[in-house]
Amino acid sequence: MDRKDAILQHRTSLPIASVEMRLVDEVRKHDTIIIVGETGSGKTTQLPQYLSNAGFCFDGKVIGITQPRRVAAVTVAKRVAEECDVQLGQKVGYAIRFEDVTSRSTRIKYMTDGLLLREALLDPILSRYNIIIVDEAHERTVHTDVLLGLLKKVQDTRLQKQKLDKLDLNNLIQFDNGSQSSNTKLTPLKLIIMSASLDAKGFSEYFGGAKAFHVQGRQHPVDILYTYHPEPDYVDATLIMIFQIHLEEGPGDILAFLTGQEEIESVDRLVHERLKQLPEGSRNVLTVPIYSSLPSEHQMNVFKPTPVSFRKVILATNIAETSVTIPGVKYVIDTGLVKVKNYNPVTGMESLIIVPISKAQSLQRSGRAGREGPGKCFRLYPESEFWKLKDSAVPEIKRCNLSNIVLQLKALGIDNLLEFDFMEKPSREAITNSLQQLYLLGALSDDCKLTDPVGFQMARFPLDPIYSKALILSGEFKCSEEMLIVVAMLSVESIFYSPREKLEEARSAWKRFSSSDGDHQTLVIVFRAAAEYLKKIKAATSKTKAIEKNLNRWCSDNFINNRSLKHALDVHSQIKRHLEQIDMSLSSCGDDMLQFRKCLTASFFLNAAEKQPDGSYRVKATGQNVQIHPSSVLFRSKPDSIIFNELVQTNQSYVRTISRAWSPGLVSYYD
Ligand SMILES: Nc1ncnc2c1ncn2[C@@H]1O[C@H](COP(=O)(O)OP(=O)(O)OP(=O)(O)O)[C@@H](O)[C@H]1O
Repeated sequence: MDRKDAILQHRTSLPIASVEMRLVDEVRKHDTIIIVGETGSGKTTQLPQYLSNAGFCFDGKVIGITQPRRVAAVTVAKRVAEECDVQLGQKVGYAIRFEDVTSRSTRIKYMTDGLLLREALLDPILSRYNIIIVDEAHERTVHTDVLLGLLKKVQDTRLQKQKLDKLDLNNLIQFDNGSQSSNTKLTPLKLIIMSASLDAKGFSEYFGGAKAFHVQGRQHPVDILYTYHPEPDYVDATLIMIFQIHLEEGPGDILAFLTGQEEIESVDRLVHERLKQLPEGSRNVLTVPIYSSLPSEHQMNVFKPTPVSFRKVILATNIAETSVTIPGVKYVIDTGLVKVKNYNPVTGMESLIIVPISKAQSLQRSGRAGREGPGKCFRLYPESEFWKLKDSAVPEIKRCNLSNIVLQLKALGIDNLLEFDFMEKPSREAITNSLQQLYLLGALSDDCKLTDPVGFQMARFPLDPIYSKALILSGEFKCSEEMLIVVAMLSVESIFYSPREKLEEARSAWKRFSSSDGDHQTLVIVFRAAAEYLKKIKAATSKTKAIEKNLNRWCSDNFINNRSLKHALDVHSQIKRHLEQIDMSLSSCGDDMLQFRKCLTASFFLNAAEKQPDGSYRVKATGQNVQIHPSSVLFRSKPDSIIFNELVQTNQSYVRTISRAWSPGLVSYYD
């Protein structure tokens, strides 16, 4: 059977295939429907194709499908392009931040929910789309929640406009009989909310009693296995499980869910250490990491076919939890934990914490095992713990800083946020806090309107408002080159890396880069040293492999995390491109580091802290007591006033990525 026939056979065997006509019919009859169907039943890949084939893309209109994560948008689009036998970017395409693989002929467009929100800034009634499918709505990312409210509004506006158009048309018919043109009138916006584990009732109520449709059945069974007792050390339990599967189970790749980059890297190392203890014939294991701050080309490594006679072990965060199909995966290891943002509206601080997943998430995780055939999911917790999990996770909107979202809604003309139709309203405190933060950043005026040009410019930047402001300000302080580097380096996970046993060696290597002014300038020095080195090797060779090998060696000699550095280089060029698009020219402050410090202070003054007599620091905006994290270059010198970028909550409150503040600047902000 050739590839085309195999795909056709696969498509017709999916559970959703038997209800194609009914689904199309339901979409024709209703403006909003909710579809709940098991993982792997074919919702994400098939429904857009059914709707396109049924003629919903008339007049060049597009079916948009949103995903909470970039990797899902990209891989699903690739798969659907293959199923439709078209080149990616033609009939089927995708768009994610900084990457648009669509064209005028695109009719099925996968994208992140955040990207569709940005599109609404330019086209508030989303006129290109006939249908929007909000996929994996159970994840309740802040973007999904805002999008739902916005889409409801767009549906209303389009209905109103359509009524007006009809009136106009009637007038035209009355006054000018033959002049009706076939110009493209707005159609109602069809909205489909989809997931495998959705609180269909809650969504239906929110959409005024929208009809919920259940797709029955799954393609392949997944066996769920639990531990007898809770595991005291889930990292160790994961390692044991990986080896148990490798040595005792049949062929098939393993997907293990962990909580973050550092944990993934340490499991990766430990797997390789333990492999050395196995007989040579059993060492055929390949580990592949995937987490959100990994550069996308490295993320895609998990989708590459496993070499013959090898077993692939994918070490993932929840980034691989929904929508994706990783070929070859037969076994899933679920630690039952996830790292999430947590926001304290009283202190206005956001931090990352590890919490148990929800039932919906565990269902998604096990669903990754039954994509190509029967699978097994090993839950590293007892069944009794599973029943104690929440049905679904707390929506992100309830636990994150809302400044970015508030800024975007303001740019969309939604001024009264307290009256915005959120599915679940964020707390009044969280909204007022973000309004206050945006006001202090100069994005809002006294009467809470977006300022022109600063507020509008900030809304256009695909960055956190505090970083957008820093970049805008850096133009004034003539240090935009340095600030661009800082923003890129702060957008990736830990640049510095050292194995525990080599900590002293690493510290002395880092001294070469360290600046007595603080971590921001240190990051600039590291970035420039790497860029300089890269330039040198590129002048000596054009071979990609040789360049990569040399850069990796440079990173390991200097105890720099090569993946994070490459990601930072990538983000740097992406933001640079964006600055060029908005005609912002770059300038360097050269050796005038005071200029840079002034700019850092002016940009990050919301995160300023003053030294206390006992050597701890008091955050000026909130009064919270914090310590300088030992990883900071200022850990020993402890200057009187600092600005910082990160608050880490362990048994103590630490601040990380710190610079000496330019004190006169701070005084003017707080007096
Ligand atoms: N990239 C891919 N490579 C190979 N097979 C794929 C790929 N994407 C999807 N499939 C196949 O198509 C099936 C249906 O996938 P689809 O994503 O449409 O299901 P779904 O119902 O949306 O599931 P989920 O809720 O888990 O996203 C998968 O189980 C898998 O067999």
